[in-house]
Amino acid sequence: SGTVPKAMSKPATGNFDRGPVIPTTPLVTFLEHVQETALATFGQKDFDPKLYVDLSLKSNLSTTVTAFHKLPRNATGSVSIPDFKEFMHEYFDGAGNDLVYAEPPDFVPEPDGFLPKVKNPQVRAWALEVHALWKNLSRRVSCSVSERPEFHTLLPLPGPVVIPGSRFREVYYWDSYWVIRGLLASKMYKTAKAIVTNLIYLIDTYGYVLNGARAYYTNRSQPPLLSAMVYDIYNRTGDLDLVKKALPALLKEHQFWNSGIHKVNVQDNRGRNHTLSRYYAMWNKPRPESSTTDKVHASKLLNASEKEQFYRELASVAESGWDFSTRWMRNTSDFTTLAITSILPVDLNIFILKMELDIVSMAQIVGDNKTVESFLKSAQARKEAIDSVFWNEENGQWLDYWISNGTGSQECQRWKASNQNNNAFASNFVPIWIDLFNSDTCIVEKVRKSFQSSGLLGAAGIATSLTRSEEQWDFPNGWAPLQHMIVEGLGKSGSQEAKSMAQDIAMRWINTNYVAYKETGAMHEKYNVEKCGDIGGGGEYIPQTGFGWSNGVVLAFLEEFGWPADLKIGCNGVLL
Ligand SMILES: OC[C@H]1O[C@H](O[C@H]2O[C@H](CO)[C@@H](O)[C@H](O)[C@H]2O)[C@H](O)[C@@H](O)[C@@H]1O
Repeated sequence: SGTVPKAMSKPATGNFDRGPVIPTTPLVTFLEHVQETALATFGQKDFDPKLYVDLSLKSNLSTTVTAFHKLPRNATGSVSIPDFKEFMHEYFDGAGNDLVYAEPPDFVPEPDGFLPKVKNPQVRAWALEVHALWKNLSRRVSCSVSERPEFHTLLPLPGPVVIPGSRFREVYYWDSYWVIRGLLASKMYKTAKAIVTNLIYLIDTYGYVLNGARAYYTNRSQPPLLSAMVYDIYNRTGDLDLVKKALPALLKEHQFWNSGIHKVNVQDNRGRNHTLSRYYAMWNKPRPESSTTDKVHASKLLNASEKEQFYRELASVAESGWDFSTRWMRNTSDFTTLAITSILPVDLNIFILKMELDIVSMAQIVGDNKTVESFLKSAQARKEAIDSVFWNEENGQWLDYWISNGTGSQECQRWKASNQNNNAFASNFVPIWIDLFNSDTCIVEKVRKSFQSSGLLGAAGIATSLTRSEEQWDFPNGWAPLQHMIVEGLGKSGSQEAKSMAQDIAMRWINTNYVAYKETGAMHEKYNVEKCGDIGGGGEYIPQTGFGWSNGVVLAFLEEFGWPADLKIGCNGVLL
């Protein structure tokens, strides 16, 4: 099980309160039953459980439930395929029908000033094709959703949205940051602002940004990057009104991540107390979008309280965006040992530190000195906490920190070096993304060397981890957001070596995206970094195309690094 500290590797026991639960809607619960019957009826081949919880009703719920119960079944719970198909057709509208295609108001086939540094005609032509994908991914919530919300699991949103693509038919929180980075390169400022307006609406309605805009995602958030979205849009457009509108929502979001179950206290070896944050979903049942799968995993556990805790870990891992990875397992070969609620993650705390610093900058812009003062203090405290709890001088990396099983937000853990997770993950390098770290030349040099020898850099980009686990947030998969944060951080630093490394990684990533696009006709959700042009795999659903954040990162890289006229694109062009 890697280097997971022994003291931390006890299974979940005890009967303590494991935290709040946000109830879901009766429609979601019913659709989980439909999902189960669909699996029994159609079998495992090509089965995607999410499809069933994305359906909307044609008649009211009680009529549909009655018809469902009248379906003749055999002993295994299956229905005859024709009967089930007829029932589905009569009572449900297709998944995604309630999110209708919407032409983005600010899309033009070739925007003025588009990617000025891209000189190679072949690369330019491809970049324009990627830019045109925004049209395929643009949607608005159909009026039927606000007219009869109880017929839908899709949540109403005030503005148009950009979806990741394929099975991800709704807006996602952290994906939106890289979608926005791409939209900024595409000069689609209106579309970018509409996404932010929707996320602010979610904070106003629920108190935090949901994982995604679906009724089954209300029990958790996702990596908090709203402040980064707002600040980047402001820096391009100077839109002061957006900052004014976003600030109160960001203060609320900051509170969400710094209170209750998300908050953990750690005392360092000099006796100083620090507060850091963790992922912690408000849910202890199977995730409705993967209910049939979650139940199979949980069947290996013996008692109800173990199962409940396992379900909470599954949903909390989904909150991290890294669903799933050995990063969160006590025993890397046993999926049921997921224990993210016992981990303080480096990247989450970096996102919150960035949120605090962005709030300071934005409060300065609007002249709110009280907020400036208080958030400067919060940022300083979190920076000290990050230095004390995560930084590992010997490794030149920031390492996730294991806390004791079942830690409440009032307790204070004593820091122990042996509780740092020494395994290499791309997230160990995410701090370099923020200016506070990438402006420190000593840190950059240490981190650059450490990254170079980490084994994470493959022919086609940065691997998520070094463990080949069949989980999608592990080796050999590379994900656009991780490439982007590390490349942008290295690129912003004052070190020439770090800048060259950033450019080299960006080129590997662009080449692999390009070749895969030419071979498959699509942009992919994840790629295999071992081999240029290969797409990623593993995980609980088949690889998806579209794809919001991959498009965004390619456009952002091309905007930053450009592409010389005489440089070939393709796998042979990779500098190894
Ligand atoms: O359906 C399973 C899970 O799917 C989502 O996670 C993955 O896709 C998201 C959208 O691109 C992405 O944000 C996340 O990082 C991916 O791992 C969803 O977010 C999960 O909650 C869901 O259980």
